Amino acid sequence: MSTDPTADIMHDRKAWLDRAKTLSEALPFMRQFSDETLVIKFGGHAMESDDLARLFARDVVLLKQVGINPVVVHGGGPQIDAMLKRLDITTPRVDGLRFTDEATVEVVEMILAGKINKQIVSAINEAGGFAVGLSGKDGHLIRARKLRRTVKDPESNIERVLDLGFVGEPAEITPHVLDVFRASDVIPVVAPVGMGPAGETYNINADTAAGAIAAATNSRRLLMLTDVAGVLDKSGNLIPEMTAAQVKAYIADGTISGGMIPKVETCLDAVEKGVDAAVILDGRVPHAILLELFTPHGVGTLIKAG
Ligand SMILES: Nc1ncnc2c1ncn2[C@@H]1O[C@H](COP(=O)(O)OP(=O)(O)O)[C@@H](O)[C@H]1O
Ligand SMILES: CC(=O)N[C@@H](CCC(=O)OP(=O)(O)O)C(=O)O
Repeated sequence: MSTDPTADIMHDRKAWLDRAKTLSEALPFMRQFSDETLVIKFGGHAMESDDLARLFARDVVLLKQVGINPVVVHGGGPQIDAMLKRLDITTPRVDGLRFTDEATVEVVEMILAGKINKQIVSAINEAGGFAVGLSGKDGHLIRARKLRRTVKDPESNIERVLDLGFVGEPAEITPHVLDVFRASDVIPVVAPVGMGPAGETYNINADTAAGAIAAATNSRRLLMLTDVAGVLDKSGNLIPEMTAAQVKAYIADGTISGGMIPKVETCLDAVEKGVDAAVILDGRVPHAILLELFTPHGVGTLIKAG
């Protein structure tokens, strides 16, 4: 506070004017996405800070408030890791996917569809929204099947099918329940667990689930919030944009590895199936979603078809 009240008033006035200008500048972006579905994947790493989870929830409520239709699909890998450790269950990962036996799938469902899903629903509701949590089992949203993944032995060059237990992939998405919410003020929050043909539970990578839902709902954008600035090159610099060919080359030469592999593969698949663009962005940055959607400055790595 200065000792000059007139100077204080002028300073406040300028600050408010700047704020009004920012809002006004966001209008064309808001109009661009008005009535459109946006699938937002909220990764387990990105939600580790309570403050960031609160800001995320606020941003999602804002999207709904301005006439956009956000669908949240969440992960929870680190939170599943923590619970498995407490229970003394060890599960290896292959290319970012967790080997999931019968005991593990039970824990996965409890953490994803129970603990994490309700945490996000509560955060959105506390921010003034009207969130409803569901898993892929609800309303047949995700009918799953066992994931078939082949790997090539680098020495013999022989391909073999990898058995990851109860790791599934979406076989069919029935977006009916999301269509019902679309016409209302409800914000759906989806846990990536699906049901197989015999009623078995499948653990689905959250990126894969988000991509499949984005494609099935004709989502304009797929936003993947994670714990890195985006896809980084070998020197650690952000790659602002990638084509399909570049993605494949980066996986082949090891630039992209681990959990980033299902992420970029999902983005490619989604844009090939009609999603306009997929963006991998830093969920640790406050208001990452608003920056990405409502300003001319994209903040992560954009993946487009072609
Ligand atoms: N080229 C790359 N650029 C950025 N991150 C990468 C890259 N290759 C591998 N990664 C790893 O992928 C991780 C993101 O995937 P993951 O841990 O599954 O995130 P989330 O929990 O958000 O789904 C990063 O934290 C990083 O360790
Ligand atoms: C098959 C598989 O790996 N499923 C994941 C599901 C959660 C997830 O994907 O969480 P993040 O988005 O936080 O990584 C898992 O068990 O960790």
